[in-house]
Amino acid sequence: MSLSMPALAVVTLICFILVYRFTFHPLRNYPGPLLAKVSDLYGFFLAAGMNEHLTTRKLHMRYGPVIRLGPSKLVFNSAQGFHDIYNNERVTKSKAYLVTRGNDGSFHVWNAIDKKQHRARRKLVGEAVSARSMRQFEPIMAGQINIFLRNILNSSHNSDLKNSAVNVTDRMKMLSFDIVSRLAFGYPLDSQTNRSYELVSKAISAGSYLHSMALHFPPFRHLNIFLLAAFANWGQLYDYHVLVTKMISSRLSRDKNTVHDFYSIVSDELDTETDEKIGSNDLWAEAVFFLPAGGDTVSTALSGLLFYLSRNPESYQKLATEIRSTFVSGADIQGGQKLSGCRYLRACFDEALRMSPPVSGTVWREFPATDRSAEPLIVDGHVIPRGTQLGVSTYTLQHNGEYFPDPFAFRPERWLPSADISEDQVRWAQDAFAAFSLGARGCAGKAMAYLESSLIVAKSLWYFDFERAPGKLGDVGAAENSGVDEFRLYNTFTSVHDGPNLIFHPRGDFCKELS
Ligand code: HEM
Repeated sequence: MSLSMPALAVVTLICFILVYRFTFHPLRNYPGPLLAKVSDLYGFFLAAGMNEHLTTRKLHMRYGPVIRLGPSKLVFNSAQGFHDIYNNERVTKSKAYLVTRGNDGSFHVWNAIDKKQHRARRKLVGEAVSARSMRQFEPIMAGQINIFLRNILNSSHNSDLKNSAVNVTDRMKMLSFDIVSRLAFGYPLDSQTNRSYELVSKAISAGSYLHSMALHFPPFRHLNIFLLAAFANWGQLYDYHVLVTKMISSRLSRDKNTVHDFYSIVSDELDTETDEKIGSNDLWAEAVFFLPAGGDTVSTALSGLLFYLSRNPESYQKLATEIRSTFVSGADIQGGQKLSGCRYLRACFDEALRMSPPVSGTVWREFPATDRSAEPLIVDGHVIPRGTQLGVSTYTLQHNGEYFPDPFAFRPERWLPSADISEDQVRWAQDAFAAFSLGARGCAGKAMAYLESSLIVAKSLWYFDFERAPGKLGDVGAAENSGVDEFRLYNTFTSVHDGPNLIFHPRGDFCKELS
């Protein structure tokens, strides 16, 4: 059978590209899997398998500190590489993020590539999650946390194991989406009381999974996302869009200042003196992004933390003692000096973020082909060709034994200088802490994440003691066959997970305050 001329031309072109990428490409000498050297399809399969973080770590162990994960992609496994890439004016967000924009070209702070556009969006978002805004928002947050605590109290009254065990992933997702929907839209999602969260959480996970594949293999974007969603039985994506429309119209029907939320904070900024014109549709695109950015991430961090605390009794005791000796009542637990002074609490949270980072894979940056500087770009001693996509795999760096001895051990003490751990050692670890990324494109909501998580954990330990559920129920969430007691994450850019199942016991009469 002979090939037609056009087919022959296509086959010749593909062969030419493959040979070029393998033999002549500027990154040809970097080690990595064969398929990754010639095609981004490698990354696509990696993302589709949801184990990007685990596989990237294995590849680093096999090939060394710098690996080629796509024809034009390099991943580094060092703190120096992390800082050289993410804290660098000449490095931009990867243009692969363009595939995550809406079909109408709409974008938000996370996928704004152009620096001017990004600055304007970041300013808006920054106001909503600033310390001042958080002070006003805290009572709303506290109200949702109280519902969470009351639900736990109800579960603790059940006598049968199945109903008394609390699946922390489920509860944290409901809570974090209820909080962030109030910040984004002033909208009472009330998942904790009517379980509508299942729609939000599943739709966001599905969307995030599709994005993670498209980020690795941009042509995937051309498969219509909704067709794909329908094919994969993710009709929730459609229902989710209906819900978002409802949240927006409900917000617009109320006076701007009735509630402290994103709209009340930034609507005065619309089309004003920012160097980029920002319209009301853009504002809603930002608000919608709050849901995955602030909901999915915090719930993963807290599920991980409670998983590790339930398996490390010494850390649990130390943390419980710190909380119970710092505050005088549940109501006393509020944002401020006392809470931020709970150093062991912060160390526990950072340690959970290290071991099970909510964004566990590589967040891609790019050394633009258009860079005109005469200076070479050096990353951890390597001269980087223009047009290269660069990154650090968060999970891999945070399990690098050079920075974190015994990396699979939950050890909050590694974040606190002491007789055993010097300030230099702590600084060394901090330099390799990548959970929030770094630089101009690092997490905008870090302060909110710390406040929200600190309140939830401190209040939970004030009112309750908790332990791992007995038997198989207590195993849910643990990595299987890995030889380590690790909270299992499935990477979908953010993370999918389950458990841990915990039994909560009310402490004395403290819970009376909750009713
Ligand atoms: C433990 C919780 C959190 C973690 C681990 C986390 C992590 C991250 C990471 C790694 C990025 C960079 C992503 C990339 O470059 O593609 C990011 C960006 C971002 N995060 Fe967070 N995040 C958390 C909580 C929050 C919260 C509560 C908010 C507030 C709503 C938030 C808002 C944002 C925004 C707006 C960006 C985009 C920043 C930009 O591109 O300028 N995050 N986050």
